[in-house]
Amino acid sequence: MRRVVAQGTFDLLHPGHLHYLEDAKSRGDCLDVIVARSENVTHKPAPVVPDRQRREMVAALDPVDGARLGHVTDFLVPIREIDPDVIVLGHDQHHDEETLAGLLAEEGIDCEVVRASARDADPDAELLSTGRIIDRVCEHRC
Ligand SMILES: Cc1cc2nc3c(=O)[nH]c(=O)nc-3n(C[C@H](O)[C@H](O)[C@H](O)COP(=O)(O)O)c2cc1C
Ligand SMILES: Nc1ncnc2c1ncn2[C@@H]1O[C@H](COP(=O)(O)OP(=O)(O)OP(=O)(O)O)[C@@H](O)[C@H]1O
Repeated sequence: MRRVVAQGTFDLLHPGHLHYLEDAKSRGDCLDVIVARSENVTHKPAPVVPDRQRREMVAALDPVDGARLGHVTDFLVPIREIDPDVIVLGHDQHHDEETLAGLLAEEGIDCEVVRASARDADPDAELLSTGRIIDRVCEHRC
């Protein structure tokens, strides 16, 4: 049983999220997703959808075997609990593969770190970004 971890904010769900989670699942047999707590989303605007609701929607997606909210302060806690064989970073996530792999090795966690592919959008037909969906809502409804 090869255990895979994916993680992210997953605010307003879209097919780019599904692509990432399907790619992550294809790297192993069992996919656990760590959903970022809103207080830890500091690199972009805070999510609109509450933490528990984001977790529930991610858990309902077909490739996902389990979804949990992340730890408030120590990101290694869920990783130790899940004990994954591989962590799959999203194609545009700001985390650096080598830095994360080095940190895991220092902590004695034997886990590979790989990067997922992107789903390229047809700009006229798809909105594959939570930020772009919010911009579109503001343009059309505000
Ligand atoms: C290995 C790993 C473990 C993480 N664990 C947590 C966690 O325990 N709690 C949490 O709130 N966020 C956790 N995160 C998510 C970060 O908080 C960050 O917000 C997230 O990577 C945002 O991704 P996004 O910009 O793709 O939405 C983790 C990220 C990584 C790469
Ligand atoms: N078009 C896409 N193709 C592949 N993966 C994607 C795509 N969009 C998002 N993801 C992945 O889904 C995960 C969660 O993404 P996140 O919650 O940051 O959504 P987002 O739509 O990229 O948000 P924002 O627009 O606010 O930057 C990340 O790992 C990200 O790389």
